[in-house]
Amino acid sequence: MNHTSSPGGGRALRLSQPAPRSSTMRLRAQAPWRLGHHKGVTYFIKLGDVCKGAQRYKNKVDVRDVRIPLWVEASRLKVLILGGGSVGTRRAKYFHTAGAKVRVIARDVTPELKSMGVEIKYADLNVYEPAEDIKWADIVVIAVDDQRLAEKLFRQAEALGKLINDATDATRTHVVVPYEREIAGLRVAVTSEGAAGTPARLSLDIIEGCIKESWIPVFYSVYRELKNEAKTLIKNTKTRLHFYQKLVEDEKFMKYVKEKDEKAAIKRGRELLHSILNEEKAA
Ligand SMILES: C[C@@]1(CC(=O)O)C2=NC(=C\c3[nH]c(c(CCC(=O)O)c3CC(=O)O)Cc3[nH]c(c(CC(=O)O)c3CCC(=O)O)/C=C3\N/C(=C\2)[C@@H](CCC(=O)O)[C@]3(C)CC(=O)O)/[C@H]1CCC(=O)O
Ligand SMILES: NC(=O)c1ccc[n+]([C@@H]2O[C@H](COP(=O)([O-])OP(=O)(O)OC[C@H]3O[C@@H](n4cnc5c(N)ncnc54)[C@H](O)[C@@H]3O)[C@@H](O)[C@H]2O)c1
Repeated sequence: MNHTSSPGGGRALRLSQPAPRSSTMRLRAQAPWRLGHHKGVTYFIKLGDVCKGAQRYKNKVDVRDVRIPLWVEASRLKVLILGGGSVGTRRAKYFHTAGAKVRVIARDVTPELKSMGVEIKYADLNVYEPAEDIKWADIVVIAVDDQRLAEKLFRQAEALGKLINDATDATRTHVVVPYEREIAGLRVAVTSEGAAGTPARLSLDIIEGCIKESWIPVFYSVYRELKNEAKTLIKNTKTRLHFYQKLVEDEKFMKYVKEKDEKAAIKRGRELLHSILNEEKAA
């Protein structure tokens, strides 16, 4: 195994350097939705499709691929947090705000955690037996400031088959909470899996600048509009998929998108939509 990362605090630190200019971008018409790595940073959206430079890392495979990004509805989760200090408090806030059921076990908790409205059990984990609490949970967060205790809790939760977010040891953690941000309608999450957290966090500024200056926001807006129209007008799912494929393969359409000419792109998209509808009628 390798390195770790910690959960998406999402502090909005600004870089002093300006966002990359569009001249530094390579515009390509491939689906950007892939997992990628660039110099030790894992991207949930493949930056290589938008920015020059990340390109050569395109096919690199890494042992960190054993951890995969998933978008999970937090309200389905029961989260047990062991430790209620600064890390325990951040995790409690993160999961509780997203609608998860949160239970904390700690000797002491911060005033912020106390006032959050989550379940708290005050106990010494060197004495109290947390097996039943661990069984209750989907995810166990280890956030105690005692290495030996953390190790013991990790082994116990792992033996009970739980997913563990171990804030004390990034190399063994099962679940990483990434740095995350919404950019032009896209949710972007980045992690170094513990190797270099601050570069991972600051990279979001670069990614944001890159996406915002590119044609992705126009593509997003036009595509969303055309997708809505296709859903109303084309009843057959396969035909709709054919339409989406046609859009991205259409040179004229993609040229308008890349020129950020939203009106012309929509018009061209509708032409393609109607040609498919006519083909469907004729068949
Ligand atoms: C986002 C944030 C969320 C949060 O924690 O809530 C986060 N760390 C934050 C703060 C923070 N982290 C650390 C300090 C102490 C001071 C310092 O060292 O600077 C502080 C400051 C503080 O506590 O105030 C040190 C540290 N971090 C980890 C270890 C264990 C290890 O490395 O083994 C150690 C001990 C290292 C050692 O002992 O040397 C591990 C993780 N930390 C991650 C995220 C994940 C990887 C992210 C990535 O790499 O992409 C991962 C894997 C946890 C996971 O998610 O599984 C939060 C945002 C802060 C911000 O905005 O910058
Ligand atoms: N992942 C990260 O981002 C990150 C950041 C900072 C620190 N860390 C790691 O996480 C650990 C916790 O950091 P912190 O800043 O939250 O520490 P902290 O001192 O603020 O909190 C520690 C918590 O553990 C509880 N605890 C300790 N021993 C206990 C016991 N025997 N029984 C019950 N509860 C007990 C304390 O009551 C307290 O609530 C650190 O030791 C460090 O290894 C991780």
